[in-house]
This record gives sequence, structure tokens and C-alpha cells, in this order.
Amino acid sequence: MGDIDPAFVQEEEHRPKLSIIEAQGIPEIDLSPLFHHQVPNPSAIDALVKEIGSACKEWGFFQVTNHGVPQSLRQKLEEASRLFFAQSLEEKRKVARDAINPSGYYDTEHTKNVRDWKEVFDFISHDPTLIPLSSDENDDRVTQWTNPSPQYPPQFRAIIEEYIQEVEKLAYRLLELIALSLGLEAKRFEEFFKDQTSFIRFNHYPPCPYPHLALGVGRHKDAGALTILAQDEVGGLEVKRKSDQEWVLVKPTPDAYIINVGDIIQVWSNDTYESVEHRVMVNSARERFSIPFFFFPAHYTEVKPLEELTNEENPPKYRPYNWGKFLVNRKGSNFAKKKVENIQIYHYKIA
Ligand SMILES: O=C(O)CCC(=O)C(=O)O
Ligand SMILES: [Fe+2]
Repeated sequence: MGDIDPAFVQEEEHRPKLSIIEAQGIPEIDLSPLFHHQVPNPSAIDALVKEIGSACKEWGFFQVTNHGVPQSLRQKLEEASRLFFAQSLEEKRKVARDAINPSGYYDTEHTKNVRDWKEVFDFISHDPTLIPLSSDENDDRVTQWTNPSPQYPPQFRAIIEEYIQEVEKLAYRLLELIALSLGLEAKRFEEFFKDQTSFIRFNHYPPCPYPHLALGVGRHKDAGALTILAQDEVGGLEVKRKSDQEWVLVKPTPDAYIINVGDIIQVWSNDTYESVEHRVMVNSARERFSIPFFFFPAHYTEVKPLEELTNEENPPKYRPYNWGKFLVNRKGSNFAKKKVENIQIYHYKIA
């Protein structure tokens, strides 16, 4: 292999340190109190809500175990993902995304204008998904996103659809716990997800001969409400620890999910919880797979700090923004490479 394509090379300050801090990992939270059907145990739920609240506040990231998503289903999905990516580029490009429909395969994503060392297959969770036609605020036309139908592996689409149903149940449960932890009613956020724009992503990070120069995904924050990530046993996800701004590796825990608070919860909670920066390291020996589910509200959602969480002493820190316009703007800028920074929530911050 010759020299690395400069499109992949990170600026010096953003290159990963290959000596890794694995100290003091993100909190691990056992969700089994949610699944004791006979007699509800309010004190166990209270304790869980407190744990979730402090994980959101101190880290913005945590892992959950006993989460209710069947392990066999996750394994089937992971196996299907491996088979899909093992195909030739030509086969994968038969389900390529395009400028209109962002669902499908591509291998050219850039994060902050540096190319990521990965290939991706995106699949919206509700097909079709209603979405603004453009990010222009004065254009109120709406269009639809739909999914491609990968022909291989044969049951891929059916397995994805089954998995989405299960992971969505977990998303709603987490949302309730987060609402309770903010002193809100459990179902406070539910209405925003009736016509949700969520999607699932399959990431494949091939081995990379330049792990000191490139990243699988450059540093970023997730724009949605919540992310529910399945990572394999290889490891590589790093989170910027809030206490000291160090990058720490999230050690793989078999069958657990990694949860992180996205920008929307940051805005809803008026910065009580913050969306935390993360990135993915690659390694020269092993490929890695991960499957995030991005839990996104309906396109017409006006995202703004909740009234219950603001008052005269704590006024709203953000101007309202339209989620659909924000999302379309993001998708457009990740598809066509622009030299400018893409849209971020701090653009709506009230000084
Ligand atoms: O692969 C991972 O561990 C995380 C990927 C990620 O952060 C993303 O796709 O937004
Ligand atoms: Fe992410």
C-alpha cells in the first residue's frame, strides 16, 4: 500500500494517541428493575432514575445491561451486517445512497471535512419518513425518504425491521427514565416521536495501516435525542471525559448497549445534560463493526428548552429550531463536501 490519501489525514491536534486511557470507564447501568412485571418496585425504579440522571450529567454516556433487546436478534443482525459488507464494492453500490435519499450504502462520509476510514449502510426506521424537501426555512414542501432493499444477505431487511422494533422499545424506556431524572413526567418526550425520523446505521471500519493519522469517525456530537450503539468486541470508540477533557476508550462489554445523550436532549434540558464529543479509532490489524440507532423526533418538531426547565433565573439558552430543516441541512452537507462547518446547535445559542 502506498501513501495515505490526504483526505483521511487528521490535523495534528486531532490525531489519536495510541497509548490509551482505559481508566474509569463510563457508568454501567443494569436496567433489570424495568422488567420485573409482577410487582412494580418503586424504590428500585427511583434508584435507577438517579443513576441515569448522574450518568447523563457527569458523562453524557453510559452502558446498559439487561436492556430487553433479545441477544439472539442482535447476533443475527451483526452477522447480516458482516455478510453485507463482505460483498464486492460493486454489489454494495447497488444500494448506494444519493443526494435525494440518504438511506443506503456509501463510503465517503467526512466528519469536519476529513474523510472517515469506514463504510456505512443507513436505513430509516419508519419507511417512508416525512421530511422537508429543502433546508430553506421559507420552503414548506415535504418529501419522503425510503429505504433501498438490499438483496443480500437474503433476510437482511426483515432482520433490520425486527431489530428496529426492539431497539425502539429500549429508546422509549430510556427516554422515560431521562424525563423522570429531569423531574418531568415519564411520557413528557413521547409526543415528539410520533412521526419520528430515526435511523439505524451499520458501520464497518476496515483495518487501517495509518491508525496514528486517520480516524474511523472524526470527533463529533450526535445531533439527535439519543443514540443506542451496539459495538463489537474490537473496541475503538473514545469519549471525551467531561471531568478532564481526556479521550477515554469505551471498553466493549458483550451484549451491552452504549447510550449517549444527543444535542436535542441538551437543548430540551437547557444544558442540564450535555451531548459529549466522541470519535472512533481504527487499528491496523482488525476490522471493527458497530451499529448505532439514532433516535430522532418528527421533522416538524420545534426543538427548544422545555418551559418546565427554564425560569427567570435560568432563561432559555437556545433559540427554537426546526428539527427537519436541521437534519436536511446536515445530510446535505455530509453528502456534498463543503468547506464550511456544518450546522451545529451552538448556532442557536443565545449569547
Ligand atoms: O462506531 C462507533 O463506535 C461510534 C460511531 C458514531 O459515533 C456514529 O456513527 O455517530
Ligand atoms: Fe456518534
